[in-house]
Amino acid sequence: MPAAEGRAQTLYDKVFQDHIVDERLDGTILLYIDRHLVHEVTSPQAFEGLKNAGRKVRRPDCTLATTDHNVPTTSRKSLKNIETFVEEEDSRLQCMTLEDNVKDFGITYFGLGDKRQGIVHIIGPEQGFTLPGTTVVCGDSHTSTHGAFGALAFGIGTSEVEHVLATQTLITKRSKNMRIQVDGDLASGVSSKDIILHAIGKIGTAGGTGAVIEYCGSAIRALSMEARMSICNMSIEGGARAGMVAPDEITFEYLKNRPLAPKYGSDEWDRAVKYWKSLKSDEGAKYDVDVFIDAKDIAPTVTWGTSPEDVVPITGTVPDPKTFETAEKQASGQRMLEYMGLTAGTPIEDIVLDKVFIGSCTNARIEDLRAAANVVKGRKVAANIKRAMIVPGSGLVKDQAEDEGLDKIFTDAGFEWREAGCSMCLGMNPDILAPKERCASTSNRNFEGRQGAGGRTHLVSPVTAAACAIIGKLTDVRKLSESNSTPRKASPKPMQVKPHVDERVDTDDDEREMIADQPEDNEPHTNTMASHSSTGLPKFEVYKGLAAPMDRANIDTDAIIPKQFLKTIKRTGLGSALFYALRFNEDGSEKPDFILNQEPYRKSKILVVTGPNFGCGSSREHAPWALLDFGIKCVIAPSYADIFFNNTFKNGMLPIAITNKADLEAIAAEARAGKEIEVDLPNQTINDASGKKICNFEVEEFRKHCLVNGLDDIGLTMQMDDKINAFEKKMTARTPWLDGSGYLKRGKNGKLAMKAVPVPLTNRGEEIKEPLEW
Ligand SMILES: CC(C)[C@H](C(=O)O)[C@@H](O)C(=O)O
Ligand code: SF4
Repeated sequence: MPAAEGRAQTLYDKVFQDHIVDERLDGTILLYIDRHLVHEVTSPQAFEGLKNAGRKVRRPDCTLATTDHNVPTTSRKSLKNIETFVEEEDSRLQCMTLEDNVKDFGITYFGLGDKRQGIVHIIGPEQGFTLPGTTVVCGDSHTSTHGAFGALAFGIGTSEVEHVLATQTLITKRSKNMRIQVDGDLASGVSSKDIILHAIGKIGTAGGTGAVIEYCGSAIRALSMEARMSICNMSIEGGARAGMVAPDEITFEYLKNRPLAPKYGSDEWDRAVKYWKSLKSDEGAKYDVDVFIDAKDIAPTVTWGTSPEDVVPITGTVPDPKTFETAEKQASGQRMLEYMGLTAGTPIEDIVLDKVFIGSCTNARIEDLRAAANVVKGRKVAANIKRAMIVPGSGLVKDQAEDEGLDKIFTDAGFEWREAGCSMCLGMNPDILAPKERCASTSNRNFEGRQGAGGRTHLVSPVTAAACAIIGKLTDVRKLSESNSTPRKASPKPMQVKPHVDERVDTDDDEREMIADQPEDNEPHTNTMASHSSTGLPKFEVYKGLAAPMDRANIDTDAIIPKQFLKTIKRTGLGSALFYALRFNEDGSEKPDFILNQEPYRKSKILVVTGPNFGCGSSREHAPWALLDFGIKCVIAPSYADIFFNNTFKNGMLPIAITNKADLEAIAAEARAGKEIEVDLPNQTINDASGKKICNFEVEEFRKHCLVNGLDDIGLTMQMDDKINAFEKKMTARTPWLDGSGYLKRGKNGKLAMKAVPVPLTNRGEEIKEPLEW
């Protein structure tokens, strides 16, 4: 009997338990992954790793790829192929590399010529690829979005992407259970985005660290699936890797007739619904952290600073950092005000904007656009707004909006109507803010430089963004007519996704190509231990070097390495981009005040950070790669964001958490004095330059074992092939609808590029009968 049975379980416990392939005594778990979404930014190095090791993708039928971050959002009318369409060389290379990889590895791919293309976290749910009770991963921190379905969905780094591609599993540990209960009715003008901004303001950006958040309560239950997705999406901004909502009738209604969901009305659908109904926390289940929010306390909410926790009600004023609790918070608050160009005490509604962005995986679904259009209807964008953009989350959202005439409402008002992609959420494509430009944005991160170097972001809901565009300032949407800002309850009309027919692309049935490398239960997989060793990384034992002190909290991975450097397809060469905006001026000259620009710290091998939550935000493994390339193999800080923490180990690096203030101060004092520090991993001590112990440190047994012996996780997992096979067999019997039954890929202009690909066999080796169900 599994350990967790017999006691009241949470939703998270149940889904987690159902996916354990293997559990070690120290709590290290091999977790099976049902769904893997792939995009162009975090996958090239993973595919390269597979190629170098001669490994295959274990479950192409459970893997879905698209391009979203780098793609232009300009009209695709002239689109021939990605090579001629994407102008920036590095973006183009990343997109083309993904196209090569999906062909080489036989993965279903929605390219720019396909209306199903869009932001990964929009297209997964839209297609029914995301299902209740599944484990879903993607090399992207906002994978938490999919938890709205009662899936355990979380972001991973590129090394883990490679691990999942090769083994369909991940090495992980149990998380804590956290519950955010929101009860009551939302006031007019308040949407699910305001709920999550309010909640993050309450718990802080590290509030959910190490935990999976379950959102519950009457206010959550009343929300549509799309509104729930916006909430789960920003779990990562609250420090949690995942957020979940128990599936209910609203969930099932949303999933009916989705192309990749079990066929509605079939026995399989009924079986699936029966299982999905069991996915709720048991009466009396225990949570490690409990947060209660009264819906009536939530106003339309907006951020004022450069961290998503810096929220105020729209009716409020810019806070005065002098009133903040600690000296560190006062200093960072002051820095934020300077960066944001704000003065304490200014009424929020007096803040004048330059741009408005409605888009991103948080708020670019059809209901978001409908709500924004409702506010905009019959009005005009204010004269001072240089640019107001609507970027639908997927080609299908765009089509639906056009069918409903929303595009016309927006363009008549003066908005730009764009094609699907991540766009100005992080500006890896040409959609960016100029320095000092101020933007009301429906995205999820307001970090320094997030939407463009020097750009200033205020996070808001879609209706607030719409109102801001009309007034030209941060605005209380409730002032723009009550009727236009009424909150939406669970949508009675979720967007319908029909079987795919793409008019922009010729299809030729003869050009359909079968994926030949579907794993079958009884066949040995290619990725077996016989062909691979489990050694691969340099060993980490005793490590000594200069340590650079940094007195900052919440250093996010956008700050460690900004987006413009994510366009590489290699793991190396990123050292010169480390802390780019902190280290260099706009003209490329060094900022002399920054620690790594000073002697002797230019040669630092260790980073000592005195503020908590190092590495928060994006899952980019480029952050540890940049540190490593600079020469820093060890970070010492009070606490870390989960994904960053994980990513460092995968690269043979050691992140050490020192929670004792006196110990951390003693280490920082050595660093400030320009002295070397010694990190002894086998003995788990931090010593001064003479070898005298400063303090001990904790490290998980399995991670230590891997570091000290230079072991490569993938090789180790492949040695468990029998267990993975047995697990898959069990899952196929229990949840047969999770075995990918078929995808239809289209060739561009009839070319063989991305061909129709019915997956020929289920994981059980059964033949799929034509015609395909969707
Ligand atoms: C590129 C990717 C690693 C990143 C993430 O993980 O979040 C991006 O989507 C972001 O929003 O910064
Ligand atoms: S947060 Fe922004 S950049 Fe990241 S996946 Fe979502 S839309 Fe794309």
